[in-house]
Amino acid sequence: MYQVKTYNVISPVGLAKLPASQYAVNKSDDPDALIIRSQDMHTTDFGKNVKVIARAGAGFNNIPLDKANEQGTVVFNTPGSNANAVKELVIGMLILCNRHVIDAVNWSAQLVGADVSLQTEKNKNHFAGHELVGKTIGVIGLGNVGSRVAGAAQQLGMKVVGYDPYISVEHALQLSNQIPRLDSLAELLQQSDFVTVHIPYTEDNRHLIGENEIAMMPKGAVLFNYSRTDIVDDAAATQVLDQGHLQLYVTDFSTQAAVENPKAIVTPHLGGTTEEAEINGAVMAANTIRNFLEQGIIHHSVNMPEMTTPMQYNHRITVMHQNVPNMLGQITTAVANANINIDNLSNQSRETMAYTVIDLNQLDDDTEALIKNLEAIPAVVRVRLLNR
Ligand SMILES: NC(=O)C1=CN([C@@H]2O[C@H](COP(=O)(O)OP(=O)(O)OC[C@H]3O[C@@H](n4cnc5c(N)ncnc54)[C@H](O)[C@@H]3O)[C@@H](O)[C@H]2O)C=CC1
Ligand SMILES: O=C(O)CCC(=O)C(=O)O
Repeated sequence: MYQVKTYNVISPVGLAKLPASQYAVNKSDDPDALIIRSQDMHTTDFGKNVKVIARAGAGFNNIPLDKANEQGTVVFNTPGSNANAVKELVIGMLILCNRHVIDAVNWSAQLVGADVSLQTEKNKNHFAGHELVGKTIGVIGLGNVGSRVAGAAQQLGMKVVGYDPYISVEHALQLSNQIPRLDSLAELLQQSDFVTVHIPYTEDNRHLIGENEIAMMPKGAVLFNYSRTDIVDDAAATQVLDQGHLQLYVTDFSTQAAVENPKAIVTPHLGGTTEEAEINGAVMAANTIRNFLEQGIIHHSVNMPEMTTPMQYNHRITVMHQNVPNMLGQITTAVANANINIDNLSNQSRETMAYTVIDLNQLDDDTEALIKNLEAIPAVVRVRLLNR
């Protein structure tokens, strides 16, 4: 029986994908697998028995990959599962903000008396807005979310420009050829009435949009951050709001600087919070965990190499190890010393880590000794034996 522990709200539709005959959910404090969303795993203890962490969602900066690599824990995310949800909220906020709808609704809500209709007609022009058609939006990051936002903005009649020096082939092919990909961030910032950021948080992307970058945007521009705290420097963004250089700063992240500034519009990390996205993420996470725990398959990992060959033999030994010389030689020697024939072997690497999978039709009686010998090889971090 595999033990699974969940953090945050994980859709029951996804958890139902884990058969009760093989999986117990939230019944043990020493789980094999975790399903999480925004839980901060840098400050949450997870033991060596945790073989897999599935992040139902896109961003994985809440998970310490160094620790996961050290103890042989594979980390997955669920790319694209909530991208449509974020796109819809960003487009919704774009329209709401450009028409001053939030202020207007709040104003209407405090009206009293028999003449509310008269008061409305007299004052509604305080909330006169603008249309999006013909305005320029710059989309930073053209992955699952950014490419959808770019496409939807284009359909609204906006002029769209993009910036993503690391765009995947898949997303580059999907992007309309009427959306130019600019060579520099500065070019995008200088020509955009609206800028929206859709990139992961990494050390390199910390404060990608800071004081200097905001100064490059035209006066009266609007900045959206539906990516992560600290990709935009909130202190800089809220300061220029006060000075009037930015018209609006719209963010999904409740930093002190943002919530305390009445001109900032803060949604409470709602981008991926729809029933549909929660189901998509939880289903993908559960299927990923099953494929890994039952067959050793690795697909959509953020720290380990891909290995998608299904289990076709009776037994599979999976060895997670550091990506250093002579590992295959040592691993196959240990199997040969046990007098076992290897039917299929695969070895994949990714940065500092590697994954060797050995498929066998027959094992000898002393399998335990073989597993111990493999575990004893320096640079091996985890060995598992899977049976069909
Ligand atoms: N507010 C929310 O609830 C949600 C927030 N997110 C955030 O949005 C981020 C993006 O999500 P996805 O589009 O699904 O990820 P993705 O991995 O599909 O796309 C990210 C894109 O950013 C690009 N990129 C990375 N660094 C860049 C840089 N310095 N300049 C320009 N482009 C850069 C990459 O090449 C990639 O194409 C996530 O990492 C997460 O932090 C994602 C989903 C929900
Ligand atoms: O799980 C959530 O609601 C957060 C979504 C998110 O930020 C992400 O997928 O990166």
